[in-house]
Amino acid sequence: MNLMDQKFAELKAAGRTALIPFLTVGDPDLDTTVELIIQMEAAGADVLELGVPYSDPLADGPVIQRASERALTSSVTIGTCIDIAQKARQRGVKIPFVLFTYFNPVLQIGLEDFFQQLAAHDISGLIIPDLPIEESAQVLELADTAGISLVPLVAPTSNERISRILTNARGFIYCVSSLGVTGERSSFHEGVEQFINDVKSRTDLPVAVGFGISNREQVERFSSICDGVVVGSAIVRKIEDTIPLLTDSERREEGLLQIREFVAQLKV
Ligand SMILES: O=P(O)(O)OC[C@@H](O)[C@@H](O)c1c[nH]c2ccccc12
Repeated sequence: MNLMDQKFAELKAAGRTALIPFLTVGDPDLDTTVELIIQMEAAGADVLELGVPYSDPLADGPVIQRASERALTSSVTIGTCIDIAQKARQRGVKIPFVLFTYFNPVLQIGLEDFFQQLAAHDISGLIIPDLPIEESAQVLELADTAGISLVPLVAPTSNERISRILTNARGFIYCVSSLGVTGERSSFHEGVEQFINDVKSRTDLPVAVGFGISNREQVERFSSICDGVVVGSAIVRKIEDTIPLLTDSERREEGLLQIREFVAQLKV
C-alpha cells in the first residue's frame, strides 16, 4: 500500500472525496511549480497530478497545450519533474504525487531507469494516456515491481475493453467524463453518472472522474458518486492568468494566494 492508497483509504473512512488537481511542471517556471505544489496542498488537495510537458499533447486542449509550451521553454524533462517532486517533499509537502506523462518521454529515458527514478523519489502513481492496455504488460510489471500504481483511463466508449482495463488497474480508476480532449466544460457525456456507477460496480479500487470539471458545483456533482475528482484545465488557466503576479517578485505572494483560494473553493 503506497502513500496514495493510504490517502484514498483515509478519505473513504472519512466519507470524503479526493480533490486531485493537475498542473504542468515548469509552468511558468520550476521554482514557481514548487511554490504552487505547496499552495495546492494548503488549499486541500489530496492527491496531485504532476504533468510532464510534451511537444505533442494529443489528448490535451488548448489550455494545457499552452502550459506545455511555456514549460518546454525551460527545457523541462521527466527527470526535472521527478526532481521537482523531491524538492516539494523537502519543503514538507506530504500529499501523494501521480506523475502524468505521455509515453514518448518515458521511452526516451528507458523503462528501467524511469521506474528506478520514480521509486527513488516517492512518486505513488503514474498515468500514461497514450499507452493502450494492449501494450501495457511490461510497463505494468515494472510499475508493480517499483511499487508505483499504474492508473488507467476509462472512457464511456471503452465498452468491452473495460473488463481488461479494470483487471490490470492499480491505485484508482480514472473515468474520463467526456470524449475529446481536456478542457473546461459546461456539460458532460450523456449518461456519465451511469458510466461511473457501472465502473464502480466492477472494481474495488477507488474511482475518480476527470475532464471538464472546472467549478465547485461540478465537483459537488461528481463527489457524490466518486472517490476522487480531477481538475486540470481550470486550475492551469488560473495559473496562466496569474503569471504576471507569479513572476513579479513584488506580487508573487499575492499571486500564489489567488491560486490557493481558487483551488480551496473547489474542495468539498
Ligand atoms: O483539464 P481537465 O478537463 O480538467 O481534465 C483533467 C486533465 O487536465 C488531466 O487529468 C490531464 C491532463 N492531460 C491529460 C490527458 C489525458 C487525460 C487526462 C489529462
